[in-house]
Amino acid sequence: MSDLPGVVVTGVSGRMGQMLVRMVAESERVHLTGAIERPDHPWVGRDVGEAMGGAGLGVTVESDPLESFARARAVIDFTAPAATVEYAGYAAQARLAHIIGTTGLSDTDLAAISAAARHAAIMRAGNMSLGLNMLLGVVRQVAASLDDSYDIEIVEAHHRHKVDAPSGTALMLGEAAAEGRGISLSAMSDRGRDGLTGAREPGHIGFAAVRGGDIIGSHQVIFAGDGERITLSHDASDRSLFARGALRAALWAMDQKPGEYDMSDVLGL
Ligand SMILES: NC(=O)C1=CN([C@@H]2O[C@H](COP(=O)(O)OP(=O)(O)OC[C@H]3O[C@@H](n4cnc5c(N)ncnc54)[C@H](OP(=O)(O)O)[C@@H]3O)[C@@H](O)[C@H]2O)C=CC1
Ligand SMILES: O=C(O)C1=N[C@H](C(=O)O)C[C@H](O)C1
Repeated sequence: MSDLPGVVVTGVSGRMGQMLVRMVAESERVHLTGAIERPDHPWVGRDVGEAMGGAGLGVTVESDPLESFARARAVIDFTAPAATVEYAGYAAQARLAHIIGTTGLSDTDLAAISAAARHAAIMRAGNMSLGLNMLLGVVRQVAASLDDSYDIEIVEAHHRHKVDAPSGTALMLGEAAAEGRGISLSAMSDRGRDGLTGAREPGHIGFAAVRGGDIIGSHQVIFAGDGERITLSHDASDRSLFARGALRAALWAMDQKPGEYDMSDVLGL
């Protein structure tokens, strides 16, 4: 039995789930106490390390989140919107920190997460890398300095398996640009142009998504003016980047009061 704070990982068979299991299990600051998958998943009942094709980690994959959450201080969750909303409810019941990396959440999902945050510290970010979160400040500043004769376009590229668009990161970059400009992103965004679209709406923020191969995550914010173009970009070349950020967030959130937080709170930006 370890004295280190317990961390549960959800969606352990997923790309991020497996990365997180490895990182939490290897950490000298936390202890892997739970591994969650959906009830009908073939990994349930197996040792999570063995299910991942490696050595046993002494943690069995479970399907009952509440039982597992009750033994931990934080849950790290990179799954899908329906699962994340359910886990937020359980985190509120168990009063543990919930680190949400899941993207593609609807306004209804976000309202449910806000309700859960009355009882649990919930840290949510569409991108947990240090570099990207620092870039948000730069985007905000450039958008504030340029008038709307500079068109803002956000281009993101991800692997062929990604199911949501625009990416969570693209939306964070769009929010940062909109804040800088002093506009509402929801009222002023162009998402998905096709056909006879007409000329670009002045002042709008455009989004474009590329999907293919094994691209981990690439984002560009383009400020296109007359005679010049400024491009700010971020490229992820290893998923462990996101897992490291999530683990750092878990350690931070364990000691926070219930409420909603983002990576700028964790990183003190
Ligand atoms: N914030 C960040 O820094 C990052 C965020 N992400 C986001 O994390 C999420 C996961 O990405 P990734 O790991 O690539 O995706 P995967 O599809 O590889 O993994 C998703 C995992 O969630 C499980 N899951 C899906 N739906 C449910 C459900 N309803 N109930 C229980 N479990 C469920 C899946 O199980 P099953 O296989 O049985 O469906 C799987 O284990 C995405 O939203 C992605 O955008 C990714 C990287 C970085
Ligand atoms: O699905 C992914 O893979 C990623 N999702 C996040 C997003 O939607 O921005 C973060 C990262 O780009 C990888």
